[in-house]
Amino acid sequence: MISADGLRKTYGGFVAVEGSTFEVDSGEVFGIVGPNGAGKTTTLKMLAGLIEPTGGSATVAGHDVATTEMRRHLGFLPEESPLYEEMTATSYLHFFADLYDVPRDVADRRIDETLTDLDLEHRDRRIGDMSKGMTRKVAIARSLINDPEVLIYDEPASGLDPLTTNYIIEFTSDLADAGKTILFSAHNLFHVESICDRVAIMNDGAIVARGGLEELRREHGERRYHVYTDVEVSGATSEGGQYHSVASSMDAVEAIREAATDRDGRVLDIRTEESSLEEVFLNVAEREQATERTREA
Ligand SMILES: Nc1ncnc2c1ncn2[C@@H]1O[C@H](COP(=O)(O)OP(=O)(O)OP(=O)(O)O)[C@@H](O)[C@H]1O
Repeated sequence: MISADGLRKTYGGFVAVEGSTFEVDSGEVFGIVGPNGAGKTTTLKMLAGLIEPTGGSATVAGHDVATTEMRRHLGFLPEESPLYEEMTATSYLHFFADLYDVPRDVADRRIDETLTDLDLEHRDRRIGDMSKGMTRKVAIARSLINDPEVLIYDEPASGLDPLTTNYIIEFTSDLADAGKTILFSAHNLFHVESICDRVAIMNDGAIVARGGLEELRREHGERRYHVYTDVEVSGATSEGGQYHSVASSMDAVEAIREAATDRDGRVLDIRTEESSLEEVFLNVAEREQATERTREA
């Protein structure tokens, strides 16, 4: 549904995005994460047809991103949403509905349903007098006005209070359940982890790791085993009448089991803990920095 093939953007001699290649399948939620300046916004804007790539190509819903036809299939939410401050939410959304030639009765229904789903109160308040969370909801409603199959959201919930943030993340997740294809960037890795099927990690303009969360964890993360025994073994801590050891491999778990048996004890429970996306991200970032240092040396 979204296809980027060697997308590249340079500003003078500076490479903002270096050969980004990835596909987002129909109905998938794909997250792009990376530190400030990694090239996330530039990538999303190229896909939304707002920045012309220096190289490579991309399609959205089968249409080249440079075409106006592509825009009929896309809802784009920019990182900052400059809205017309003098308009009310309803008049602003009607204005965009007209731009997309949405029939009046369809627009009325869609605006009402979307604002209800987004729990937006004070629809007839001037946008300029709305809170940040409310204007973000209006911007999200705008991205849905043409009922697009594909949504590209740049940091949909950044800078909002925790309650509004959760609301927007859940709303985005519901859009995915309703069959939309979603590509979004985020700083908060917990959000990415909670709703994405696949993730790309960007650093210095390049995608440095990508895949399903399980795949990324396997390749760049660690698995830890929490082993609980009824006798003390070396390195264990006492917890509520049991002894807790942490092992990083099944061999280490086996060694704990043997140590417990040697003391006439046994393993009571084993719990597996996977790396969070944050740990995966930090591992990849550290590896990248180490590679850069080697390159510079
Ligand atoms: N118009 C421009 N002219 C020159 N450099 C630019 C321009 N737009 C972006 N850049 C640079 O390109 C790099 C990538 O920027 P981009 O906004 O895509 O990063 P990002 O990953 O979205 O960062 P953030 O998380 O802070 O939003 C940055 O170094 C930025 O300064």
